[in-house]
Amino acid sequence: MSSALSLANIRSSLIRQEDTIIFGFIERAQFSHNVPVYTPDAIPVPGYDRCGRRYSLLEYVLRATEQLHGSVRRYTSPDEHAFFPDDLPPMVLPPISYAPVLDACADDININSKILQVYVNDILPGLTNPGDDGNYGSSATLDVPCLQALSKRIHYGKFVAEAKFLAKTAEYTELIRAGDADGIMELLTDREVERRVVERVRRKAATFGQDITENGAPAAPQNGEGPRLKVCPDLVARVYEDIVMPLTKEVEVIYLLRRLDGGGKPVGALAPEAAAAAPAR
Ligand SMILES: O=C(O)C(=O)C[C@]1(C(=O)O)C=C[C@@H](O)C=C1
Repeated sequence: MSSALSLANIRSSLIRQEDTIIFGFIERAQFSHNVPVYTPDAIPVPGYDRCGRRYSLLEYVLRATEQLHGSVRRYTSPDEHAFFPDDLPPMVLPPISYAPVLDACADDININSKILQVYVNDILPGLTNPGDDGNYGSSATLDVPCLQALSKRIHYGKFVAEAKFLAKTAEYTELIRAGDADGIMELLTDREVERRVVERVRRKAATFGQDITENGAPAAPQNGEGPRLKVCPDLVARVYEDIVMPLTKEVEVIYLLRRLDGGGKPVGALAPEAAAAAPAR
């Protein structure tokens, strides 16, 4: 339990999750924006009219994916959050009981509707080439891993927040009791770490996005320009700076504001990856 809540171990998991997010972006960027995928009713799915609400093809694919993953208990894990949490299927595997780590308030925190909206409106238009190449199914199925990786990373804020609370319990308790969200935000913010995150993801995107020749060298630049990259490093840096870290901090603040509601007794569960050994960053 103590290693699960070591800030170094949690940060190490966040670093590894960067790779998942960047590779997800690289995969999705192969296809055009394909706006109809995100427009409710633009691509009708027979039999998919749920409670009179209009759904996009992406929502259909996302919900169907969660039906399968939920059946093998993906969403019983404390570091996984469904986009359709009210629609989860019966499980075919028995539930796992996780060691308690988070406060019980964690169970009710899920900002996936906001993550979905931001992904569709603010990330996809910069990530993809404009236009329509007709690859609707491929686009939607590649959006799903991007959304799942972003959701996991952002909700990891719960573990970061618990670690920070345990390290500075008196300071956080005073701010929580005063309902001082701005004060909590200031106390949990580490600007130097944020600067390093942004620079690292920019470099990772520039490295992972290159074509490598059989000699191991990056493919020659075309027309005297720099190497053609599969995803724009500045875009990835901006997504982290303007979206991923602010939303992670939002989760941290929500969690901390509720942290004392149940008397502070930890009854949540363990983030499996956070228990791994971690280099400092
Ligand atoms: O590493 C931390 O201390 C975190 O709280 C995580 C994180 C991030 O999202 O990467 C968020 C807030 C901090 O200012 C720095 C980094």
